[in-house]
Parts: sequence; structure tokens; C-alpha cells
Amino acid sequence: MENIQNVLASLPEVVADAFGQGKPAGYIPALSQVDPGKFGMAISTVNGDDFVIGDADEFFSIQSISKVFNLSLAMHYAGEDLFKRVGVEPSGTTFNSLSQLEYENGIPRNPFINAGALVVTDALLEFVKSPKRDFLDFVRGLSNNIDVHYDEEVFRSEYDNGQRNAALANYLKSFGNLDNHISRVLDFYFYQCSVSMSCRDLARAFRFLAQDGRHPYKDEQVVSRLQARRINSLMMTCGTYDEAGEFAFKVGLPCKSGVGGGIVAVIPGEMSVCVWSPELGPKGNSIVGMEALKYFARKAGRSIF
Ligand SMILES: NC(=O)CC[C@H](N)C(=O)O
Repeated sequence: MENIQNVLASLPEVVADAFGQGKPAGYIPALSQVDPGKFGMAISTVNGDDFVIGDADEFFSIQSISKVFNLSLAMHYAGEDLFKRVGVEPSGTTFNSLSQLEYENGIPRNPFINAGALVVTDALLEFVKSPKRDFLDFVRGLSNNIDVHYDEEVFRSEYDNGQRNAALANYLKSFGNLDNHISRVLDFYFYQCSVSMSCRDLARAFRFLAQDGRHPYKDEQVVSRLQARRINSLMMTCGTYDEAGEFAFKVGLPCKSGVGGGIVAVIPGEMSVCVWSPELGPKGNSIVGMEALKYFARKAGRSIF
């Protein structure tokens, strides 16, 4: 493989034309204020090496990337039972779609659309004593960075504009697929989305998925080997919503995106990669981020296919 740092160094030029085609998320006002020209990328290898470029050490809102942490914790505690309440099929709909829930009787298609993440959040609440603290500690441990924090302004902004998520939660509750009070589930869900991390933090934190579930900094399993494989498979088929086919086609790696403009990709057995650039395409995924991953995967000769 061509030297990783060289591939990274060539990226800003490669992705230059992709800027200006999308917009930062507008429906969460705090996110629309982020500088659209930001670009960073980080790689964390299973040997413990980091490679970074651009704004890779700047904090940004992880948004739906948090759904992987949420799912990992819930799978760790609840095991197989979780999948009685949430499916493992791609949805082919937007991440915050309501319509499927009605004809599929309140069982969300997968854990990475908002409805699915709300169910997983509800399940996780059964196992954690101090949900917010435990979640933040978990993510800080995975990234080995105590400075990882939650952003109060983003949280407020989400809460004040969270009518669609509230509708999803109410709908799930009406089908009996939420045990906890709706406001408790939403509060914890918005908290998870409001965590701020850098590309370097996220690349490090996702390394457990590149190394069979082993914690990147502790001598323990985050999830079992089989669970790590399953999480990767869900990222591949559902991690970028109704653009998952396009990602499989063009990038060929398990990916998880967030409307903060971050995308994390996993190369099992080798490394995890995080790219960040806030301008989103119509499906809610970073346009520049996708271009960067496409180039990286091709140049580095990596794909799971
Ligand atoms: N795709 C995303 O990143 C969506 C997360 C966002 N907090 C929401 O619930 O709408």
C-alpha cells in the first residue's frame, strides 16, 4: 500500500471540487453555523498508529455516528434479545422517516435509522445506572480522550427542533416498543447525538470494530467477535441510510455517517478511518467525506469485496 500519510496528503487537492455542492445540516440550527469549508481526516491502525490531515483534531458534533456506540453498548448488555425489537434490513428511506413504522407495526428496520436508535436507546436505559455519564465515559475510554464532551448548545438546538424524533418516539410507544417514558428516551438520545469529538478521537474509538471487538486501550472486549462482525455488517448495509448502496458501490467499506458531517469507515483487521466535512448531500451524508473515502479506499486498495 502506498504510504498512508502520502495518500492523506494528496486528499485536499483531490476533494477540492466537491466543496460547495451541499449544505451543513439546516434542521438543527446549531449545526448550520459550522464553517462549511472544514475538512479533516484521521486513521487509526490496529498497531496503534495515527495518521491525520487538515482539521482532524477539531471537535464536531458526532450526531448519528453515536448510534454505533449506542448499539454496541446495548448489544453488549442485551445480546440477541435486542433484535426482537429492531430489524437488520436497510430501510431505503430517509433516516428520520415515519412511514415504514406504520405498516411494519412499530419495529424499525434497523438500529441506524432514528426510529431504530430510539428503540436501542430505550433498551440501553434498562442496563445503565447513570445513562449520560456512562455513555460519555464509554466514548471517552474508547477514544482515550478525557476532553470528549457533550455540547449543550447542540443538545438544546436538537431538543427545540426535535418534533420529528418526538413523533417517532410517540409512534413507537403506541406500538408498545418503548418501555421508558418518551421524554426520558428522547433526552438520552439527543444527548448521544450532541457529543463532540474529533476525527482522531472517532478513528481511535472505532478501532474495536477493526480488531474483532477488542477495546483499543484496555485489555477487554467491547463486544464479542461475532457482535463486532454484525455491527460492521449493519454499517455496510444501513450506516449511510438510503445511500448505503452507493457507499458500498463507491467506497466498499462499512461506514457510519452523521449530519454533523462526519463519516467513520472500518477496514476489518487493519484500521478505522474518520473523515469530517460539514456540507451534506440530500441523503444527509457529507459529500466531501464520501469523495475522500472513495479516493482513499481506491488508492489504498482496500475494500471488503
Ligand atoms: N443522521 C443524523 O445524524 C441524525 C441525527 C439527528 N440528531 C437527528 O436525530 O435527527
